[in-house]
Amino acid sequence: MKTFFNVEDLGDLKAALAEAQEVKANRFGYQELGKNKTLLMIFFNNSLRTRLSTQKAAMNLGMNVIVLDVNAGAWKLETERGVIMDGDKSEHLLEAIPVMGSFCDLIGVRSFAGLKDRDYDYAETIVNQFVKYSGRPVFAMETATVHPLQAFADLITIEEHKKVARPKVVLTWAPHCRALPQAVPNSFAQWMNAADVDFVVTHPEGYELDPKFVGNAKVEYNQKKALEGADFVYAKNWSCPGVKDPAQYGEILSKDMSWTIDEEHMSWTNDGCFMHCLPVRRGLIVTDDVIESKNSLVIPEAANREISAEVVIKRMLESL
Ligand SMILES: NCCC[C@H](NC(=O)CCC(=O)O)C(=O)O
Ligand SMILES: NC(=O)OP(=O)(O)O
Repeated sequence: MKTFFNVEDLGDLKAALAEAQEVKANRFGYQELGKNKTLLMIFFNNSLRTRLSTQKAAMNLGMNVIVLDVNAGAWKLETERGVIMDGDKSEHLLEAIPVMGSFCDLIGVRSFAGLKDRDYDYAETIVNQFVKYSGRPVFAMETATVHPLQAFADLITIEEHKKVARPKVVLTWAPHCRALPQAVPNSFAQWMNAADVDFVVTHPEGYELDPKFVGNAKVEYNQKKALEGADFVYAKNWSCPGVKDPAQYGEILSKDMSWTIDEEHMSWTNDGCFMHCLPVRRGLIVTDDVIESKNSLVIPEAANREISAEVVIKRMLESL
């Protein structure tokens, strides 16, 4: 595997889930694979889980790991071509990328959406430059439009906790005080469409996800109807994807607190489990009672990030 951005990159999803189970049962079984190999993790944005779980996964595989926080100590990077660099940016990404590539075997990149220019974000302008100029396999640690390590961990978690063969999984928008990217809901939708689940998306009008990700999933604007009988409730805020009106891309269209997941919302479900990628803002996305309940999967879900990362890094090492 040379890149990891979309669910298709894994090939047969059932085989990948079986591999995840095997890796989870024997996470130090492939130490020789990563010996004398180096993973470079590059962060343009903050992280807790991705940083820790991906480093842990690489260490499980016997790798050395270098972490670069671009905004904490590195030269400020120019990302556009054709500019006169007379501002505060000292180095161009087009030199920085091959230099970074020369010190590692694999690269993980976190670079969130700017939420200002839809075409720029949805073209994945930054990470595609890493793919093109680093000379190394590159995987997403949340890019402008996708967060596949999260969605893979979410699917592993659903497989582990489902009580019926084909569970009902509901992705619900919830309110937030800041404009957030669509990477998490995009990938979650893409992965649920590829999995054997009954998948429903619910959000206020205007928050329609890009058709590339939501595909033929059922979209239900009535949150109560959507949640009825749900086995898994996946809450997430996202800003306007600009599908209907590109001028609204990245805007907050609603802060409707009736969408916050509380015990009443969960009472509409089939004793459903609560999921969120974290970090989560209590009181906006979810109440304390729900996130602390026995049906909350947020901690095992985060723990499975180590497993999704280990499968992906293992496959990249195998293809070196
Ligand atoms: N990697 C998981 C989510 C990261 C990001 N959340 C955030 O930026 C939340 C920040 C805050 O709550 O202030 C997002 O939604 O894509
Ligand atoms: N879920 C997730 O990616 O968390 P971090 O942003 O803390 O890495």
